[in-house]
Amino acid sequence: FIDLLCAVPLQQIYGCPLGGIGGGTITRGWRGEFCRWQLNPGIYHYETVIANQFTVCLRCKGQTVYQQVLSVERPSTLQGWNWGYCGHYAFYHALYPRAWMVYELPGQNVVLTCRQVSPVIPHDYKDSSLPVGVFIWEVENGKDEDVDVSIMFSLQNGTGTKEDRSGGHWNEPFAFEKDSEQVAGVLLHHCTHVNPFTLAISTREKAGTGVTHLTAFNPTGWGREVWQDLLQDGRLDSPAGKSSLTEKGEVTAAAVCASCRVPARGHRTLELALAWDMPRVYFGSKEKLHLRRYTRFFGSGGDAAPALSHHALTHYEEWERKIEAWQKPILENSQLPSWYKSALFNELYFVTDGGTIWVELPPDCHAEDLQGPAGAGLSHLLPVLREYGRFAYLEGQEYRMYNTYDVHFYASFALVMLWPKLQISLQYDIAVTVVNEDVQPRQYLMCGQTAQVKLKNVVPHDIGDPGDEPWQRVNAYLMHDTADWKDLNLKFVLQVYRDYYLTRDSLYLRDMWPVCQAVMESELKFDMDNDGLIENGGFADQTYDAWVVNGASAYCGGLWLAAVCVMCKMAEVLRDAEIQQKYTDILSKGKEAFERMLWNGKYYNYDSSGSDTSSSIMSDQCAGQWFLGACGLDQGEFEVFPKSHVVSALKTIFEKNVMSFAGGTMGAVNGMRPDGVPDTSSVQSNEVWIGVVYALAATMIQEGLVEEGFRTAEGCYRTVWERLGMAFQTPEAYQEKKVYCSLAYMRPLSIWSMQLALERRASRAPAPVQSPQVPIHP
Ligand SMILES: C[C@H](CCC(=O)O)[C@H]1CC[C@H]2[C@@H]3CC[C@@H]4C[C@H](O[C@@H]5O[C@H](CO)[C@@H](O)[C@H](O)[C@H]5O)CC[C@]4(C)[C@H]3CC[C@]12C
Repeated sequence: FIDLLCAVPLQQIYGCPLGGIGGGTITRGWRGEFCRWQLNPGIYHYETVIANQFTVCLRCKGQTVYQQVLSVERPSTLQGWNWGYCGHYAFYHALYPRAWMVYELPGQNVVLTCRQVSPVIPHDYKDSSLPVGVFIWEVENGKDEDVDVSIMFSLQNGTGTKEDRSGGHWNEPFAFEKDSEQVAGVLLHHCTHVNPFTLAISTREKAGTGVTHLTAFNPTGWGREVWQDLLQDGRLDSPAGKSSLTEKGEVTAAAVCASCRVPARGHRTLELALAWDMPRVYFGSKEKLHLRRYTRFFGSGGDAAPALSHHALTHYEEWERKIEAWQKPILENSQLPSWYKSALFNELYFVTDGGTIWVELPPDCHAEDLQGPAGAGLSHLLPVLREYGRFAYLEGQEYRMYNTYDVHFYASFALVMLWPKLQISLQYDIAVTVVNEDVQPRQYLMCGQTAQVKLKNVVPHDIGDPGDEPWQRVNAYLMHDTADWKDLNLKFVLQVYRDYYLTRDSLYLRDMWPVCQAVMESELKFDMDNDGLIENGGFADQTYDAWVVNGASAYCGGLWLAAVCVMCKMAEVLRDAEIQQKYTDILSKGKEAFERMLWNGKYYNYDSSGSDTSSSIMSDQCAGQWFLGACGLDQGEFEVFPKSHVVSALKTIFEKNVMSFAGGTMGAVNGMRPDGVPDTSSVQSNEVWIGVVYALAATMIQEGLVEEGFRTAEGCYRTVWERLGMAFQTPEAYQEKKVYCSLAYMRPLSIWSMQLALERRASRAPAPVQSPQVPIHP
C-alpha cells in the first residue's frame, strides 16, 4: 500500500481533473494532455495517452486554411498529424472544478477557448457523482470573413496501459435523443475481464452544428487517414456500424467532430463531452461486487454512456450556474487574496481525484451485515448509507489506504462544509468498525511485535486498501499497532461534535454517543497516573508516525482535553448528567495537569519527557483549540486553554516555525527548537505538512491573528503551486530543500477550515458600510 522504494516520480504537468465524485477520474495536464488515470477505484496510473487530443480545422470559402492538433507535443506516433502547437499562443487557467484553455491560433485571427467543466457541486448528491466532463469550445472569429470551424476530439480505447492491447475491444457510433435534445458520438467498449468500461465521446447536435465521427482508427500508426479525412472538408467520414474487435496486441481509437460556421467578427459555441461508464467494480481482492453511486440514476447494465453524455451536455449550464453561485461570493470578496481563492477551490481536486469511490449499499444489506455480531445499535446506519451511499478516498495517491482517519480529521472540513452527508456516512462507517474487531495476528513493522489487526472499541487507522477489500478488512496500515495510537479515538469524538454543530443532525449525534463513550473509555487507559491527562507511549503513537513522543504532550494532550470538553457538551445536549459530571471532573483535573506539565510561559512544550527536544515548538500544538474554535467551544464556560496562552503559543509559532524558517516563505516547519533551528530529531519534525499549516492558519484566524494566518498559509500555496510545480498533486510534506513526501495527499483539504474560520468571523463582525464581506456559510 506504500511503495517505499519506488516513489511516483514528480512530473510538473498536472491540471484540473475530469469527473464527479467517486466514479473515477481522468486528469488533464495544463498542456491539455490526458495524463493521470483512476478508473479502477483507488488505483492510479500515470500515462499520457497521445491519441487523446483536440484538433482544430479552419476553412474559409470552402478551403482548409489551418489544421492543427492543439498540443505542443511532437510524438513518435500519429506523425501524419500536424503537432507542435506553439505554447506561446496558449494559456491555461484552473479553478476547480473548471478549467480554461485559450488558444490564440497564430496567424488566424481566431481565438478558441475551451472551458472544461466537471459536475462537482456542493450539497448535490446526484450529478456530483457522475463520471463525465464537458468541453465547451467558444470560437471567436476576428476575421472579416466567415470561417467554418471544426473541433475533432480523438480518444484511444483504454487508459494507456497494456490492457489496451489485450484484444476484444470495439467501438460503435451512437446517437441519443431525449426531451428533443440529441447527442451523438462514439462509444469505445473496453472489454477487460475485471471492471470493464465504456468510454463515450460526443457532441450536442443543434441547429448550425454538424456532427461527424470516425468509428475506429489505429492510434499507433501514422494516422494519415484521419488527418486527410478532416483536412478534406472539415468533417469525418462517419461510417455506420460497429468496428471489429481488436486483435491481441492491437490498439484502437475513435474520433468525433463538431463543426459550425462562425460569421465574420462573430462568435459560436461547440459542446463536446467525455463520459465513462464503469458501473460495477471489484477491488483488488475481487471478493465483492460494488455498484457505483451513479448507477442509482443511470443503471448498472454498462449501457449508460449515451445517457450520461446526454445528461452532461444538457445539464452543464445548470452545473455552471450552481458552481458560480457557490464560488462567486468568495471570488468577489476583494478582502481575500487571489492565491487563497485558488488554493481554496483548487485543493478540492482531491475530493474526486483522491482515488475516490462512492458506492451504493447493496439492496439486500441488513444492519447486522454491517455491524457484525457486536451490533452497534446505530439506528440510522442503514437509512443513511441507503440514501447517501458509502464514500471513501485515499490518504494519498501514493498512500493507498482509504479514509485514513488521523489525516481525515484535517481534511474532513471540506466534506462537512460541502457534502455533509458524505461526512456523516463516512462517520457511520467508522462507528461500525469501532465496535468490531479483527483478531488476525500480524507483525507490526516499526516495533516488530505481533498483535491483532483491529481491537474492539478503538477507531481504526483506515478502512482498508483498494488493492484488497476495503470496509471488509480495515487497518491496511501496519507500520504501528494503531490500537495504541493516542489521537484516533479523540479525532472521532471531536468530529462527531463538530459535525453535529455544523449540521444540527441530532439523530447522528444520538447514534454516535455510545460509540464516543466506548472510545473515550479505551482512551482513558492512556491516563496512567490518573491526573486527567493522557500520556504518550514513548513511540510515534499519533499522526506524526515517525516523530516519537513521550509522556504528556501538547498535541495529544491538547486533543484529549478538547475531546473531554466536547464529551461534556454532548452530554449536556443529550441530558446525560452522569457522563457530563464524569467528564467535567476529568476536564478540570486535566486542564490543571496540562498547564502545569507543558506550559513554559510562551508556548506548550512538545512533551513532558524532559528529553533534548521536549521543549521543541510544535506547529500543531493548538490542534485541540483549532477544533474547539470550529465548534464554537472556545470561550466562556467551555474555555479549555487560556486565551492568553493560545495567542502566545500562536505568536511563538509564527515567529519561530514560520518566520525563522526559509525566510517565512514556506509555511511552518512541524518542529522548531527555541533557538530558531528546525528540530531534526526525526524526519517529520523537520518537515512542513501543508495540511497542518492550513489548519494552523485557520487557528490563527479564529484567534484574531488574521494577517499571520494568511502569511503562514500563503507560504505553502506559493511553494507548492507556484515554485515546485506541484499543482493538483499537493504533497503531504516538504523540507526546506530537496525533499518532499507523498504526492497528491488528503490533508491539504484542511484549507476549508480557514474558510470556516473566516465565515465565522464575518458572521460576528458588524456589517461593513461598503466593502463586501466574507460570505456566511449556509
Ligand atoms: C523506518 C524509518 C525509520 C524509523 C526509525 O528509525 O525510527 C521511518 C522514518 C520515516 C518513516 C516514513 C515517514 C513517511 C511515511 C509515513 C507513512 O504513514 C502515513 O503517513 C502519515 C504521516 O505522513 C500518517 O499521518 C498516516 O497515518 C500514515 O498512514 C508510512 C510510510 C512512511 C514512508 C514512513 C516509513 C518508515 C520511515 C521510513
